[in-house]
Amino acid sequence: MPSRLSDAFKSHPVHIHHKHLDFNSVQELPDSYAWSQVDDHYPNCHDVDSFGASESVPIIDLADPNALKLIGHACKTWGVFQVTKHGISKNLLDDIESLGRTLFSLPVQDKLKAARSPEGVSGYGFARISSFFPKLMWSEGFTIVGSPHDHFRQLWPHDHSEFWYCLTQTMHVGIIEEYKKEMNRLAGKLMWLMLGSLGISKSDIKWAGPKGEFKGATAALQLNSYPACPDPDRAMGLAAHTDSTLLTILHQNTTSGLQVQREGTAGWVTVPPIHGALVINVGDLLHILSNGMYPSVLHRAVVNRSCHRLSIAYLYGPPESVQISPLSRLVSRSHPPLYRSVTWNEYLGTKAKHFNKALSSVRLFSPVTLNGFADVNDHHNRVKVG
Ligand SMILES: C=C1C[C@]23C[C@H]1CC[C@H]2[C@@]12CCC[C@@](C)(C(=O)O1)[C@H]2[C@@H]3C(=O)O
Ligand SMILES: O=C(O)CCC(=O)C(=O)O
Ligand SMILES: [Fe+2]
Repeated sequence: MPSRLSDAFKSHPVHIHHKHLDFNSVQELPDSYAWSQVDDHYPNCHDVDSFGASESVPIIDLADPNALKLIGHACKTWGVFQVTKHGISKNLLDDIESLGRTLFSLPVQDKLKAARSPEGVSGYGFARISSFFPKLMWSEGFTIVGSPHDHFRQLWPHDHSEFWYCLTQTMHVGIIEEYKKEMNRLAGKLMWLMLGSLGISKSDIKWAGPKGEFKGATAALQLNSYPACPDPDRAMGLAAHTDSTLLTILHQNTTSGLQVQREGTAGWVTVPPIHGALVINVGDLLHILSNGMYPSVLHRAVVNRSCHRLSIAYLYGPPESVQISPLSRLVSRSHPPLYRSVTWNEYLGTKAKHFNKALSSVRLFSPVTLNGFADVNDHHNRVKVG
């Protein structure tokens, strides 16, 4: 088994044989980008928003004395929430957003110099999950694992004076490093709030370290760009998926597009951009750790006709060698462990092979054989009706 995140896909390379489009020069949606209902893995889902959603994704102030309880409830019922007062400075959020903007506005041929290789994790390209769909997504992404130095050297080669070259490189790398550092801190804090509301304390998770700082946690930074689209109703920004993470921290610009599905329902609910707020997703590994108590949220990104949308996802996972399995405190005779143990790398490999069946492929009991004990989410396998 590969042990480094950057090697996670070595055994499951993704070959996407499509030309990269210059989104800005297209007047009409090419057929290869036109989705019909059957191209989606969740074809029967309707748009709840258009029927007037009665409920929306919880917004939680981290400074609220009730934050722990509110987070627990949001994780159980939605698997997603927005946070405010999270301690990430407005400047840093602005900086990472404008870095993303600068990067995506480069000419396609330049961006392709930093193209992700079929077996690699880092670099520019289509979302990895593209290979599971017959149609292409109206988006481009840049994945950064480890230092962005080499990619940036490819993107911004020495064509200016040495001074400017060094200055911009250092600035970009500095912003990414700072963003990752701050996100790592916030992710650790959120882990304890999310797990704390299940009665889990620092002594329950050995790999969190003596101070519970989750030292050695690994993460990927994913910059997503969704250009304005000439035919948004037939296009798909990022197809429905769950993240293969413990948790994901998402910063979206002012253009909406993120939609989630609430546990046990079949409709899409828009997560409205709130200035300065961050979206927190429960990922598949936290679903496993919580022994099925927290659903990993099914989500997708849609596009629109007039606005360019940007999102920056911090995909947070455990240290590479750690085996993730249901926490023993959440396991009992009446609640047997629902999943076998997996490392993050192993799970990413499983996801690369099975996509939305990955979670059920590491499951020990099916909800049917486990009489009287229902798992909170099996949308990974569920056939939707209505
Ligand atoms: C650490 C991760 C998590 C990855 C793979 C790898 C790097 C990029 C992440 C994403 C980001 C975009 C959606 C997704 C579904 C995709 O295609 O690439 C994610 C995937 C996952 O959560 O499974
Ligand atoms: O752009 C978005 O809102 C969603 C991005 C996302 O789901 C991801 O990067 O995993
Ligand atoms: Fe995602």
